[in-house]
Amino acid sequence: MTNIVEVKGLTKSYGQVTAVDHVSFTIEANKIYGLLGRNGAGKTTIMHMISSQQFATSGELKVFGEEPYENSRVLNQICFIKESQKYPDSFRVIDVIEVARSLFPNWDHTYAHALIEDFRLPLKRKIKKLSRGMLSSVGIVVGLASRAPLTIFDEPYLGLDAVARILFYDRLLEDYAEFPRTVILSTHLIDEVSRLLEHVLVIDNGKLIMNEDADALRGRACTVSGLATAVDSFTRGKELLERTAIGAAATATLLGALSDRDRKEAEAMGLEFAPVSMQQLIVHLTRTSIRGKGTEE
Ligand SMILES: Nc1ncnc2c1ncn2[C@@H]1O[C@H](COP(=O)(O)OP(=O)(O)OP(=O)(O)O)[C@@H](O)[C@H]1O
Repeated sequence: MTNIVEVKGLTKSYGQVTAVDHVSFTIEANKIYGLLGRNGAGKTTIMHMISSQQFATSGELKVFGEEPYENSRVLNQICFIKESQKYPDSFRVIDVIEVARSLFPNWDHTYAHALIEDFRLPLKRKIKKLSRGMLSSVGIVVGLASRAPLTIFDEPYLGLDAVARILFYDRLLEDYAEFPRTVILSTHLIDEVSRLLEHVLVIDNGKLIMNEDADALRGRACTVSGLATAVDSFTRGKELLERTAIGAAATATLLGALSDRDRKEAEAMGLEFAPVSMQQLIVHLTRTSIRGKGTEE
């Protein structure tokens, strides 16, 4: 197994603000990672350090086994797509595509043109005249057609409608199956992308609070609902993320896998289970960690 990115104790401070706080993780080759977290959590700062657009304050960072800063061997292998990408005023869609073609060694020009048709992009139109969603589509076309060994999408779809977003997910999955590479996807639309993700990193207040295989994460929590007395009796001694009650009924969100015995016991008590979506789980966990901090301070 090859590590594409190795981060140890990575920290970035802006004066008094510690945007990234002693974060350590590895990114393996040929996997799709979700880098998730609330606004201001530190995701973009981490991606900027990996792609050498910002210096770390301290800590170790290796990308493709080397220091990334001003290292063309590393940077040639990275494509970074962000929502707020700026282009020269005179650029048309076709100019962006031609520049990208010259930048990325694995660029597939035929595929790029197929994607331009899929996303209905007008090749000759100036970038500054594109709609918000069309501008996002340009980034997505470049990100996919670059076939860069490390492709980073930082909230790539501002303004993209649901049809175009699904097109992006489908094309990414299809192309990744044929040309495996490492993808880091940062987004707030967690449930939409959860089927794509193989591994999840969650950042909260600059700290890494989750580094987990997506399948393991999917089985990590469930909700149990029924009569409040039965719910309370069943959840006693278990790790409870949340409990809500309406009248005599209650729903509890439980962390941790349940055994067959637990399930049988719950069914005998008339309780019902439902899965917790990745988004719900992450919302619960980041809320809990913020509550935790609040009580410490
Ligand atoms: N140039 C800067 N100067 C000062 N503080 C900064 C700077 N860039 C980022 N920050 C701060 O660092 C923290 C992390 O920001 P970052 O952009 O990495 O968050 P994010 O997780 O990408 O957020 P979002 O999901 O909203 O894009 C925030 O508190 C932000 O205000």
